[in-house]
Amino acid sequence: MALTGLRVIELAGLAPAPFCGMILADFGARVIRVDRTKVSMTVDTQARGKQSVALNLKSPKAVAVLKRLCVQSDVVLEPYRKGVMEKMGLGPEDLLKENPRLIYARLTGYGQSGSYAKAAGHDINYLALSGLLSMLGRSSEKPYAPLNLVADFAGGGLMCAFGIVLALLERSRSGQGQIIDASMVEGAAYVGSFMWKSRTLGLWNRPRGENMLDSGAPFYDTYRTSDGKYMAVGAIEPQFYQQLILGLGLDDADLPSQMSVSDWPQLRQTFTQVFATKTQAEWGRIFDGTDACVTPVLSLDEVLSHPHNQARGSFFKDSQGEISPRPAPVLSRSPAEACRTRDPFIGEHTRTVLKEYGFEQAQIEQLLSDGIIECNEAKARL
Ligand SMILES: C[C@H](CCC[C@@H](C)[C@H]1CC[C@H]2[C@@H]3[C@H](O)C[C@@H]4C[C@H](O)CC[C@]4(C)[C@H]3C[C@H](O)[C@]12C)C(=O)SCCNC(=O)CCNC(=O)[C@H](O)C(C)(C)COP(=O)(O)OP(=O)(O)OC[C@H]1O[C@@H](n2cnc3c(N)ncnc32)[C@H](O)[C@@H]1OP(=O)(O)O
Repeated sequence: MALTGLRVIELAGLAPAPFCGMILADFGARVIRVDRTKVSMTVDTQARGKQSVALNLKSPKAVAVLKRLCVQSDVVLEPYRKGVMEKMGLGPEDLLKENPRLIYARLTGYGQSGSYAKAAGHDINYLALSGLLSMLGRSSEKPYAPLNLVADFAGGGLMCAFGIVLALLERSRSGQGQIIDASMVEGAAYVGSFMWKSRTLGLWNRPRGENMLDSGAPFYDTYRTSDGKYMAVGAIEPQFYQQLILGLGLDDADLPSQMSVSDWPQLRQTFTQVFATKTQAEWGRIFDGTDACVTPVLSLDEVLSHPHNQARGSFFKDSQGEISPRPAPVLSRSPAEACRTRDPFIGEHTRTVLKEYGFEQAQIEQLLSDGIIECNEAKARL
C-alpha cells in the first residue's frame, strides 16, 4: 500500500483527527492511537486498522513515554486546543529537535494563531467562520449545516491527511520534517474555493436557497416518491434537462423555459406532483440508463445492494457486519485495503507497541504498576 512503513502517532480526538488517522491506516500506515487511561470505551468510531496505547498523560512519566513514541515515528497527529502539547513539553520545537524528520500535524478548528486560536468549537462554528454556512440552507430558512461533513471531515480530517502526504513527499527530497497547521475554518473554505471563484458567473447572486445549485432550481433538487422515498435530480445542461422532461412524461411545449427563474416555483410544483405518482424503484427503472441525471436517494443501508455500487465494490461489510465505504480513491498498483477486523480496545496494544519502541519488559511492568499506562490484551482475547 502507498503508506506502508509509515509510523503515525495519533492523539485521540473527537472526529476529524480520527478520520485523518483512519485514512492513513487504510492506505497502509501503522497508526498508533494514544488513549486516556481509566475510560471504558472510546468515542473513536473511525479506529479501523489502528492500534491503541493507553497513557495517563497527566503524569510526566507518561509524557516521557509519549515523547519516545513520537520521536521514533514519522508523523504525530494532535487534535488539542492550541497550547496543550506545549504545556506537556511535546510541542513541535521539542519534538523536531529530537527528530528533524518528524511531520507534526496539528488539526484544530481555528488554527495556531489568531484571536480564536484557543477557543472551543465544533464543525458548525468552523463552517460559520469559513463563510460557507451562510450559503447553505433552503430559501427563507436559516443557515443549515450539512451534518458535520464539511469542516470536520472534508476541510479537517481529509485536508490534514493531504497535508501529511504533501509533507512526506517533500521530506523525501529535503530529508526534513515540518509542522502542519491544519485549521478547519481554512480547510473548509479551501474545499469551497469554487464558491468564491465562481461568483463572477452569477451563480450565487440570489439569496440563499434561490440559486441554481443551492436547491433554488427545480432541476437541481430532490423529490418525494409515492413510497415516501426520494429521487435526486441534477439535470443542469439543456440536453440532460430534456431527458428529465422526457422521463417525467412531460411535454416541453407545456412548460416554461428551464432557465426562467421566475417560473422555477411553478416548475418545481409540476415536478413534485409528477414524482409523487410513482415509487422510487419505478422512477429508477425509467431513468436508469438515461442521461437525465436522476438517481435514487439511498439510505446508508441501501448503498451496498445498489447494482452500480455492487459492481465496483464501493461499500463492504466488515467482520462485525458493519457496512463501510471502501477507501477512496482507488490506486491501480497500490490500492488501500481497509482492515476488516474489529476496532482496537483501549490499551490493547500498549505492551506490544512499547516493546517495539525499545522499552524493556521491566520498565513496562513498572509503568503499569504505577498507573502510567494501561494494558488490555487480556480483555482483547475474550
Ligand atoms: C461535531 C463534532 C463533534 C462530534 C463528536 C461526537 C460524535 C461526540 C462528542 C461527545 C461524545 C459523547 C460524550 O463523550 C459522552 C458519551 C461518552 C461515551 O463513551 C460514548 C457516548 C457519548 C454520548 C459520546 C458520543 C459521541 O462520541 C459524542 C457525542 C466536532 O466538531 S469535532 C471537532 C472538535 N474540534 C476540534 O477537534 C478542534 C481542536 N480541538 C479543540 O478545540 C478542543 O480539543 C475541543 C474539541 C474544544 C475540546 O476541548 P477540551 O477542553 O475538552 O480539550 P483540550 O483543550 O483540547 O485539551 C485536551 C485535554 O485532555 C488532556 N489529555 C489528552 N489526552 C490525555 C490522556 N491520554 N491522558 C490524560 N489527559 C489527556 C490534555 O492534557 C488536555 O488537558 P488540559 O485541559 O488539562 O490541558
